[in-house]
Amino acid sequence: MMHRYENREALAEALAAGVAAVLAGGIATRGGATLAVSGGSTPKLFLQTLAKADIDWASVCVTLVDERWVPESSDRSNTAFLRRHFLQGPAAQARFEPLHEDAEAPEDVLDEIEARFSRLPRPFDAVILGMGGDGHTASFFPGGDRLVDALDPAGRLSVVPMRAGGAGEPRVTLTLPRLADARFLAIHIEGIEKLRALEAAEAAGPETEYPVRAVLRAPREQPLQIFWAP
Ligand SMILES: O=C1O[C@H](COP(=O)(O)O)[C@@H](O)[C@H](O)[C@H]1O
Repeated sequence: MMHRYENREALAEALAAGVAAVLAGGIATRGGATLAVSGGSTPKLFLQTLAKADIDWASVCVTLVDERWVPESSDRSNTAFLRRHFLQGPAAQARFEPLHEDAEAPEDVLDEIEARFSRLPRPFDAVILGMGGDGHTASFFPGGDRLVDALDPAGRLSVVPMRAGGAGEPRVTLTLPRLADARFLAIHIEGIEKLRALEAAEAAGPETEYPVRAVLRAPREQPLQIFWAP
């Protein structure tokens, strides 16, 4: 289902209200809620708005859908982005489950990360994905060295490392099965370029060309929600 907004402020308010309601519902029915969000730059206003929601943040576990394999001191760190724009104010009480650990390469600590994420409640209550103009989402990049494993709908892993020409540094990403069964699953994009890229991804073609296709095509009980503003 496509939601179009006149501007980014209206989108941020609507998406934050929707996610806050989903989290509050999870807390009310299961005593807690889990949220996986994206990094990059698009989600900044949405996350700043959500962080102010009046919910029991101490009962919420927050994580990332993917991470660049850089220290938190790097301006490329999605963790640093989240701490700066989301884990502030009321949302600072949330438990944060990081994808990055202090190691040279993700493979050096992958077993530990996988063990931590396999212990998180499943499915996530809410997953908010971004998308690059190349059709990547999370760190499912075209040409990614572990893209097949990441997109395997029957895959049992929660997390895989990823290297790709368009990714910059090595990445770690949650896998498609771990993301696509979320109770509330949304893609949040902004700008006309990304709308055109989404339209291209909605056409027939291989998932390797536009990996976001794997999300668009994943079978779900609740429809995938797409949030767009110019
Ligand atoms: O590298 C990444 O890019 C995507 C898209 O970022 P955006 O700022 O263009 O929306 C992001 O969703 C992902 O988390 C990030 O690691």
